[in-house]
Order: sequence, then C-alpha cells, then structure tokens
Amino acid sequence: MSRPYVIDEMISAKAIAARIEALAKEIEARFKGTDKLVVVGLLRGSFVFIADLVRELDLPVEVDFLEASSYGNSTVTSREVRILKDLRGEIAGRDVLVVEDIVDTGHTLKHVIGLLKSREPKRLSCIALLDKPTRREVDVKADWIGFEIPDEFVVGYGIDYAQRNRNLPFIGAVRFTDGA
Ligand SMILES: O=P(O)(O)OC[C@H]1O[C@H](OP(=O)(O)OP(=O)(O)O)[C@H](O)[C@@H]1O
Ligand SMILES: Nc1nc2[nH]cnc2c(=O)[nH]1
Repeated sequence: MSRPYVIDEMISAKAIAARIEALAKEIEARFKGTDKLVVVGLLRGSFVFIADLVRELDLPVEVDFLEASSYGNSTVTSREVRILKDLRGEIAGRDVLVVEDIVDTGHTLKHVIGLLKSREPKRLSCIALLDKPTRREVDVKADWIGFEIPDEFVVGYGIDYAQRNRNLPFIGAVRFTDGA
C-alpha cells in the first residue's frame, strides 16, 4: 500500500540527457578497443537509463539484464538482496559495465558486484545515475555517477514508488502529504 504524496521535480530530462552524453564519452575512452562490452542493466529501475546510455556509446556492446530487488513496495530496504533474474550470457573474460539507477544504502550494488566478480570478468566497472552518499551502509562506489543527490526518496526516469512513476521523464522527489 502506498501513502499519499506529490512529486517535486529535482533533475530535468534535459539535464539527464546532457549528463549521459558526457558520461558516455568517458566510458568510450575507458573501453576503447574492447572486442565487446557487456552492458548489464539492473532491473527494473535502470531500464530507461540503460536505453539512453547505450545509444550514446560508440562501442561494440551486448546488453544483458539482471533483476535484483530489496525494496518491494516499501521506501525502506530489507537489506536482503534477492536475485530474481540472472544474466542470459557468460561474462568470464569479458569487459562488463554494470548500470544501476541509484545507489542508496549500497546493499544492492555491493551484492551484485560480488556476484559478477565471482564469474571472473576481464574488467568490471559500474555506473549509477544517482548517488545518495549520506545514506551508505556498506562500502561500495560506482566508477561513474550521474548526480549526487540528498537523502530524498526519488522517482521517475525508470525509478518507482510502489511500481508507479517509472515513466516520468525527469527525476522527482516524493513528498508525502499524510504527515506520517
Ligand atoms: O543501495 P540500495 O539501498 O540497495 O538501493 C538501491 C536499489 O533500490 C532500488 O531497487 P528496488 O529493490 O526498489 O528494485 P527495482 O529496481 O526493481 O525498482 C534501486 O533500483 C536500486 O537497485
Ligand atoms: N524509488 C526509489 N527506490 C530507491 N531505492 C533506494 N533509494 C531509492 C529511492 O530514492 N527511490
């Protein structure tokens, strides 16, 4: 069950597009000459970000997805990361870029990095569109961050609250109106 709320725009669609263009150039420089970059989107929240990011990358890419979940319909993490869907392809000996929508407590990214490293990729890097460093509970850092944001529960651009608002073109902060 979700609580009543309104959404305040925090990062515009235009600002997101400009940042992705710049990040793509840095990623191209890092992986220049790769025979294949496996871009792994963490479902469900990264589906919009990965779609925009790969279209900016002038590299040979393969796209794969991993579904991890720890929030369910809540705004509070269970800290227990469940893998609901594994990769289709092999990553051993490959260059891999993990694409995450948001790093909050860090439990999800840390768990996923541990899992994928155990498969012995050649290089493994991570990019997160959003980072809330003040919320971190475990030591994990993405190689590239789109935007650092304050401790607000955000939605839009793929990110949900109770499975709603993933289709908003911008990032917005959820402001609860029930005073709870
Ligand atoms: O750093 P953390 O505290 O672990 O939080 C980050 C994770 O939380 C959200 O996933 P969620 O479990 O809501 O699944 P979803 O991507 O399917 O919406 C988000 O997409 C990140 O994967
Ligand atoms: N929707 C949403 N999911 C999250 N998971 C971790 N932080 C957040 C957040 O701010 N918004």
